Parts: sequence; structure tokens; C-alpha cells
Amino acid sequence: MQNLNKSFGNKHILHDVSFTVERGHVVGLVGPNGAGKSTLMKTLLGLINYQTGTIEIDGESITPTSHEALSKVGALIEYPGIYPFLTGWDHLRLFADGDHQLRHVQNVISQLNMDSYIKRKTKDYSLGMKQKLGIAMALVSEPELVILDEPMNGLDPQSTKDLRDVIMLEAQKGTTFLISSHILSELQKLAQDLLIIDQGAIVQQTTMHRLLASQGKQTIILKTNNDPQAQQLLKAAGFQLTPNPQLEVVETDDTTLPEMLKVLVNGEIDVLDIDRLEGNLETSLLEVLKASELQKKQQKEMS
Ligand SMILES: Nc1ncnc2c1ncn2[C@@H]1O[C@H](COP(=O)(O)OP(=O)(O)OP(=O)(O)O)[C@@H](O)[C@H]1O
Repeated sequence: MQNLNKSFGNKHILHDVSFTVERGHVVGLVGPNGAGKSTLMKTLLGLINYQTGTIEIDGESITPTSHEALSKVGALIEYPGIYPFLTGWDHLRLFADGDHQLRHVQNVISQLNMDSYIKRKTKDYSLGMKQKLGIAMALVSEPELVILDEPMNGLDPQSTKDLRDVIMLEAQKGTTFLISSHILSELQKLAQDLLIIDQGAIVQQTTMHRLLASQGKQTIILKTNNDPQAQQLLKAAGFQLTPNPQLEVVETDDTTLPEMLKVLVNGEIDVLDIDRLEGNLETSLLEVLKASELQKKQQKEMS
């Protein structure tokens, strides 16, 4: 997408949006309510028109009147379009082209644990069952790019994990995913790249790793033969501890793991186990959005 601008009437929604998605990557699209995520996805899919800019998939242009390239794309946007008096299997058969794709979708059905109800009419499906059918429909044609808007909506924890496994398996085979979600803990496990959008503008395109590392802090969890004494020693040596009951130390450039271990070994404490707590996407994202807000305010004041 290059310099895309989209307005609804005189309401300017997407502002000069530019980004590229690499083949085979899982990209998370995140941002506050009303930021423009669904609008961006609908524009990408040629479902709605836009004013200026370009969209290309594999070098082929996408507009509401030119969408040949969308034959390589599967999508679930908002609610899946489902006919109540057809079975789940009927829906999937409609989208499948040939036995190979039917076999592929049979695997997806099993992976998403839908076997027991896939031959039942969808009028009796729950919200989560419909959502899973919508996801299976997006994957039927073995698309090269899959666009999923809030795919975890209505899914229970097991189904959420099953979906994650399916996405990871397909991505390993080379499928590209663009996924919007407010369930950041889940997205953190899935996405390697991130597109952060706020008020219709891309605030940052980055990798998950870079964003989490940019917080500059990592927490190390220690188990020792004497945690209370280890805590005292580390505090006295200037280490920052979290208020949590287990022994958690914040690692910075000045207070590193080797330094921590030296203090403990000198204090005759045995270290039994060491673990690192991963950075947190929610905290990182809120920081990025806060910084972007501040920058906008300063720019406004200067002009
Ligand atoms: N058909 C429409 N007509 C007018 N305005 C619209 C239309 N669709 C969306 N908008 C506006 O565009 C903006 C972005 O909406 P969009 O649904 O893309 O946000 P979102 O990031 O997907 O939000 P959420 O996280 O709440 O789903 C909002 O201000 C919304 O009111």
C-alpha cells in the first residue's frame, strides 16, 4: 500500500498510509478502536473505494474494479457471511476448487476441532463455531495472503490455541497473514511484524522483537535457596526488583545478569533457576501510542 488516502464523505479516515508486507510473514495490525484497521483491510480487499494511493499484490494493482490478484487472497472481515440452511461443509465445498483443496480444508476442520458439527446446518452454530467456519472459509483456497479481522473474536482458549497452530503451520508453508486483533497477548505469540495505526495513520512498522526490545527492560526471574536474603543483597547492590512475590529483577544496561549472579555468589546464595520474562506487547504499544500523541501535540504547538 502506497500513500493511500480514504475518506467517507468529508471524513478523512486513512492518511497517506504506506506499508509493505513480506511474503510468508505474520503481520499484526494493531491500534485503538476507530483507528482505521477494518477500513484499511476492506480497502486492501477492493471492497471499498479510495481517493488516492496505490495497492499492489505481487505487483498487480487492486481497486474495486480491478481485483484479479485477489484470487490469491483469503479473508475474514467482521462477521463471516453464512447461510443458515446450509451446513458448514456446504459452505466450504462452495469455495473449494478441486479435491486437493477439499483435502486441505478437511485438515483445517480437524485442526480447528470442527469435525463433530461441520455437517450440521449453520443455523444451530454458536458464535465461536461460526467464527471458526469463517476462518476455514478464508483458508479453503490455499491463498497466498490471508487477511483476518479480529479472528479470535468469540473463540474459547482451546480454539484460540488451535487457530494459532493453524496460522503458524500455514505461515511455515509460505502463506502470508495480516491479522488485526485487540488480544495482544495472543498476537504477541503469533506475529513477527507489526503495523501500528492510530487515527488513520501508520505510527510505526516494526518487528515484534524490535518493539519489545525497545522497551529497554527485561525482567529476570530467579529461584534461589534463600529468596528473602537474595532480595536484600540485590537491593543493597542497587538492583531494581519488581513488587511481585517471586524474585524478579529488572535488567538494564547497568544491571545485567552476570552482575546479578556475582552479587548472589559473593553472598553465598545458590541460584537454582533463571528465567527471562518476555517484554509485553500491551505495555510497548501503549508507550508507542503515547509517544506519538505527544509528538503530534508538540508539532501542533510549534505550528
Ligand atoms: N461506512 C462508514 N461510513 C462512515 N464512517 C465510517 C465507515 N466505516 C468506518 N467509518 C469510520 O472510520 C473510522 C475507522 O473505523 P474502522 O472500523 O476502520 O476502525 P477499527 O480500527 O477497525 O476500529 P475497531 O478496533 O473498533 O474495530 C471510524 O471513525 C469509523 O467511524
